[in-house]
Order: sequence, then C-alpha cells, then structure tokens
Amino acid sequence: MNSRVGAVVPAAGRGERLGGGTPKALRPLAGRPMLLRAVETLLSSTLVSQVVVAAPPTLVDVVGQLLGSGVRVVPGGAERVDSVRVALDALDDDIGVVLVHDAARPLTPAKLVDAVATTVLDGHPAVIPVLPVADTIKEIDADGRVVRTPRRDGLRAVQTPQGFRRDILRAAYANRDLPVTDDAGLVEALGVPVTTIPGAEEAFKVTRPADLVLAEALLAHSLPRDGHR
Ligand SMILES: Nc1ccn([C@@H]2O[C@H](COP(=O)(O)OP(=O)(O)OP(=O)(O)O)[C@@H](O)[C@H]2O)c(=O)n1
Ligand SMILES: C[C@](O)(CO)[C@H](O)COP(=O)(O)O
Repeated sequence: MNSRVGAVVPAAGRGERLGGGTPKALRPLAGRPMLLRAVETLLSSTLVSQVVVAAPPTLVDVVGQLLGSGVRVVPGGAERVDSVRVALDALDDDIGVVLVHDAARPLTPAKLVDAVATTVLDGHPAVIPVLPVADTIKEIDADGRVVRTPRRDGLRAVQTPQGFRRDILRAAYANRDLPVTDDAGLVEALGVPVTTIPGAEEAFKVTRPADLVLAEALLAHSLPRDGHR
C-alpha cells in the first residue's frame, strides 16, 4: 500500500435540516465557514498531503477562492455518495490511504484525524471513529410500532473522518447504490473488517439549528486554536 494520505471532503449538501438558505458548508461559525474549519483541520495534520473538496456545483469557484490553490475543488453530486465518488476520482494517483470527512463536522480535533490515518497506516483497511450512544435506540416498523430494542452497550454513533485503504474504498464504491448512510457501510458490504477507534465529542455533525448553537458556544468558550477561534 502506498502510504501517502489524501482526504476528500463532501461539502455539496444543501443543509435542509439546518435551514437558513446558504449551503451548509459555507455557513459561518464564529465568522468562519464550517468548510474552511474542516479543511484547515485536515491540512494541519502532518499525515494528510492532499485535500479534495466536493462543493455545490454552482459554487465551485467561490469555494476554490475560499480555500486557496492548495485544495482541489470539484462539483459535488445529488447525494453524499455521488459527491464522495467525484472527489475520490480527483485524488492524485499515488494516494494510498483516503480519509472521508464531512464539512459538517467543523470542530473535529486534529488528533482524531491523525488517529484515524495512523490506524489505517498500521494495517487496518477501514477505520471509523465512534462514540457510545446516550439515548436508548428502538427499531420500529412502518407503522411506528416498536419491533425491538437493541442492547445499547453494543451500539455506537459513527463520526468522520473515516479512513480506508484506497483500493478497498474504490471497490466499495462500485456498490454505491446500497442503502447505507456512511462510507464504511459500503466497505462492510464487501466483507472487509471495519475497525473502530474512540471518537471525539467535538466531532459532532452540525445537522440542525441547535447543533449550530452548540458549536458557537463551544468556540466561544474554548481557547484560540492556531490563532483562530
Ligand atoms: N449531495 C450531497 C449531500 C451531502 N454532502 C455532504 O455530506 C456531509 C454530511 O451530510 P449532511 O450533514 O446530511 O449535510 P446535508 O446533506 O447538507 O444536510 P441535509 O440532509 O439536512 O440537507 C456534509 O458535509 C454535506 O455537505 C455532499 O457533499 N453532497
Ligand atoms: C457519514 C456520517 O457523518 C456518519 O455519521 C453520516 O452518516 C452522514 O449522514 P447524513 O444524513 O448524510 O448527514
């Protein structure tokens, strides 16, 4: 496996659950767009040598100017999987390890990026950061009736970045029509083992308005990081 690490950032979503008009990746968080924060974190890792961003198709130039010439920007697709696939294809040929990281997780700590990349480089073909779930989770049927209650101690909430050997992720994306909601789900369908490592509370996804309030509050109370808040 080539040990050069690249990152792809799906950032082409509309942010419908967040609302507010502006595409979510460009929504400011304490004055700086979420996407910029996510990309800066990836670039701050000494292990990541290339970042490709999938932007809303009409905003490719705007995003390119925001991120500067060191980041390749491609037009994203209709679904997250489409955006990831386009960005994967734009990575340099000699990238052997790929991190897939949501623009919508702007407070992800750099040490989590390093931990995922290092675990793949150590020989694990697929690596995801996870946290225990706090709520009880029910499986329900189409009528809203409870089917079963899985044991909570066997459940985990999944974050990004998710890290993969590039050849495995490429093979997984041949089945990208499967009804899964993360990249590791496609890899699991290949029968490839997926390794979990501890996630980070700050790596939560900004999905709904309350998440934005939480992110702003965390930034307001944290120390400046690399000169930025
Ligand atoms: N067609 C899409 C859809 C999503 N994403 C990206 O995938 C990540 C996770 O998606 P999510 O949080 O669901 O973002 P949105 O799709 O924008 O949110 P919503 O479903 O509320 O519209 C985000 O960084 C988002 O920009 C993408 O690149 N292309
Ligand atoms: C990939 C992901 O962030 C892992 O938790 C999540 O599944 C994305 O889901 P979304 O509905 O596209 O936000």
